[in-house]
This record gives sequence, C-alpha cells and structure tokens, in this order.
Amino acid sequence: MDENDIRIKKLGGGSLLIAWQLRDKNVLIVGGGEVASQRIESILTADAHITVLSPQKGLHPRTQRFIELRKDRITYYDRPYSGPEELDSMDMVLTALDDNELSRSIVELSRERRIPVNAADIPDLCDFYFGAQIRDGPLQIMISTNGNGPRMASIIKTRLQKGLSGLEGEAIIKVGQLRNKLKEREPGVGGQIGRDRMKWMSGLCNQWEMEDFTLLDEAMMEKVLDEGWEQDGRVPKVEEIGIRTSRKSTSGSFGQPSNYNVFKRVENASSIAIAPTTFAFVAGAAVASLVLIRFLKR
Ligand SMILES: C[C@@]1(CC(=O)O)C2=NC(=C\c3[nH]c(c(CCC(=O)O)c3CC(=O)O)Cc3[nH]c(c(CC(=O)O)c3CCC(=O)O)/C=C3\N/C(=C\2)[C@@H](CCC(=O)O)[C@]3(C)CC(=O)O)/[C@H]1CCC(=O)O
Ligand SMILES: NC(=O)c1ccc[n+]([C@@H]2O[C@H](COP(=O)([O-])OP(=O)(O)OC[C@H]3O[C@@H](n4cnc5c(N)ncnc54)[C@H](O)[C@@H]3O)[C@@H](O)[C@H]2O)c1
Repeated sequence: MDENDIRIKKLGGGSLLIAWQLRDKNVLIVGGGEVASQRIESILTADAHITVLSPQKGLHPRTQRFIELRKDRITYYDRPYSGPEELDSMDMVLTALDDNELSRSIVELSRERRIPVNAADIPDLCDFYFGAQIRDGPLQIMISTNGNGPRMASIIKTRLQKGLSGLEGEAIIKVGQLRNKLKEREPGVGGQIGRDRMKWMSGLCNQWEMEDFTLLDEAMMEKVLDEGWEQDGRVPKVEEIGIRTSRKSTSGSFGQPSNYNVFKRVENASSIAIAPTTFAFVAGAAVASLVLIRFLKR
C-alpha cells in the first residue's frame, strides 16, 4: 500500500464543500435576529428568493434594512411561524431562533420533506453548515471548522484575506471572458477539443501573473487567441499582447519561458496533475477550504 492508498483508506470525517447554485430557488428563514441577517446576506449573494418569518419586534436592524431594500428578493411576514404548510415549495430551510424546541421541530418537518435544513442553534441536526467567507467577484473562499470552532474560522479568514492581492476577482472575471471566447472559436464538448482547451487555459493561467489578466481588454483577448491558441497552443508573452504590467520579468510565475508550447509540454503530463488547476478556473469560482478536524489537533 503506497501513501495515496493509505490516504484513500483514511478519507472521511469532513463535509462536502460545494458551491451550491441557488439562483431563483425558494429559501425560508425562520427568525429575524442577527444570525438571520447574516443568513439573508449569504442567500442574497446566491440570487435566491427569501421568505422571512418573524414578529417585527424581534427584527435586528440589519434584517429590517435588508427587508426594506430588497423587496425584489425578500418576502417578509410579520408573524410567528405557523406550522408545516410554511415549508411548502421551499428548496432550503434555515432557522435562526431563540427557541430550540421550535427549531428542532422545523428541522424534523424539513427532513420528512427532504428539504435541506440548517438550524443555527443545533449543529448536530444541520444538513450543512455555513462558513466564514471571503468574496471577491467570482472568487469565493469558504473557511469551515466543521462545527468545531466558528470563531476560529473567522480569525483564519482575516489571516487569509491579508494573503490575497485584491486582484484575484478581476483576474478571474477576465479568465472567464477569455474562456468563453475560446469556446466560441472552438466549440464542442469533451473529447480532444476539450482536453486541448483545458491544457491551453491551464498553461496560460500558470504562466501569467494575476495582474496580467486584469489588464486584458476585448481586443487583447482576441490577440491572445490569435497569437497563442491559433499558433499550436503556445502561451504568448504579455508584451506581445500589448499589456503593460508593473512587473519587471515576464518569465512566468514558475520561471518557464513564456513562449513555450503548452500542448507539447503537457502531452505526457498526468491528467491528475492538470485537473486541479483547471477546475479552479473552469468553475469561474474558487472554493478553498480548511476543515480543522479535532483529531488532527491531537
Ligand atoms: C463561520 C460562521 C458563518 C456564519 O454563521 O455565517 C459560523 N458561525 C460564525 C460565528 C460565530 N458563531 C458563534 C460565535 C461565538 C464564538 C464561538 O462559539 O466560537 C461566533 C463568532 C463570532 O460571532 O465572531 C456561536 C455559535 N455558532 C454555532 C452555535 C451553535 C452551537 O455550536 O451549538 C453557536 C453558539 C454556541 C454557544 O451557545 O456557545 C454554530 C455554527 N456556526 C457556524 C458558522 C456553523 C459551524 C461553522 C464552523 O465550525 O466553521 C454552525 C455549526 C452552524 C451554522 O450556523 O451553520 C460565523 C463567522 C463568520 C465570519 O466571521 O465570517
Ligand atoms: N450559527 C451561528 O453562527 C450562531 C451564532 C450566534 C448564535 N447562534 C444561535 O442562533 C440563534 C439565533 O441567534 P440570534 O442572535 O439571531 O437571536 P435573536 O434572539 O436575535 O433572534 C431570534 C429571532 O427569532 C425570532 N422568533 C422567535 N420566535 C419565533 C417564532 N415562533 N416564529 C418566528 N420567529 C421567531 C425573533 O423574532 C428573533 O427575530 C440562537 O439560538 C443562538 O444560540 C448561532
């Protein structure tokens, strides 16, 4: 058994980290306090429709503000939760209540209906947890301690934020636009064309700096495709494209000559090695995670 086999044998004990697509889905939030206000912010970011149930007197000022400003997305009922019919047509249920028994009963009813549910006060019954978030446009980083220490997640978030340049979101937007242009030029799903596109995009992302991508405009993107993709998949130097960066050297992030041919270079590379970098950008969003499992600390 090699190291990887041992790793596979040990897999488990964490949770699935995914970027859940909630656009236009219906989310019920029972409660309107501070925790509910944080939930509203997270769910608005995902373009869902939100129903908030809470007596007016229990609303946190932030919840109140969200309700006033986002009538397009939030339906608010000034009353307590009334029973199981509130769950009809919901795709997700969140409780943020100071009433543990009610929370528990809503979780049970949601589970019977197979609706994913999170109860802010009962981690053991949650189908999923929220996490600390870093967002910059399409870049989405979630820090989760898997229920062990939410405050630790918040502290780690602050540390990670300091390590980012602030250019990542804009760079990813440009990469997304370039990928779309490439797919327009070379349509088709899967097979050799898919592999070639992935190799080229990965090579470009590996060799260019974040800043280089942020400086791309429409015309430059066409030039990258003309001078790169169309020329046997080489990675063009930023100077060829007319990008004026603040960096001194253009030898690429990993010191490779920046006119090397990606297709030739990666021909023998394992697809496992290519996949991680590819998918980080294929999604147009990056979800990084730190699952700090208690036994690791021992
Ligand atoms: C990350 C974050 C995201 C968010 O809420 O959006 C989040 N909690 C945050 C803050 C926070 N929450 C609490 C404190 C006080 C200090 C402390 O206890 O550490 C602080 C710190 C603060 O306010 O700074 C108290 C607390 N939290 C939970 C309970 C119930 C319990 O444990 O029984 C109690 C009451 C415990 C008690 O009564 O003692 C439960 C959960 N909180 C989670 C997420 C899920 C696990 C995530 C994970 O482990 O990574 C989970 C399981 C369920 C869920 O809510 O999904 C957000 C930081 C966002 C940011 O800063 O960016
Ligand atoms: N997950 C977390 O990160 C986290 C953090 C802090 C606290 N908590 C837990 O989350 C819960 C909510 O915290 P909070 O600070 O928002 O509390 P809060 O007291 O500010 O809010 C409670 C809300 O529940 C509403 N409510 C009460 N009974 C209701 C009913 N029958 N129907 C509809 N709404 C009702 C109130 O109007 C109020 O808006 C608490 O149980 C707390 O222990 C979780």
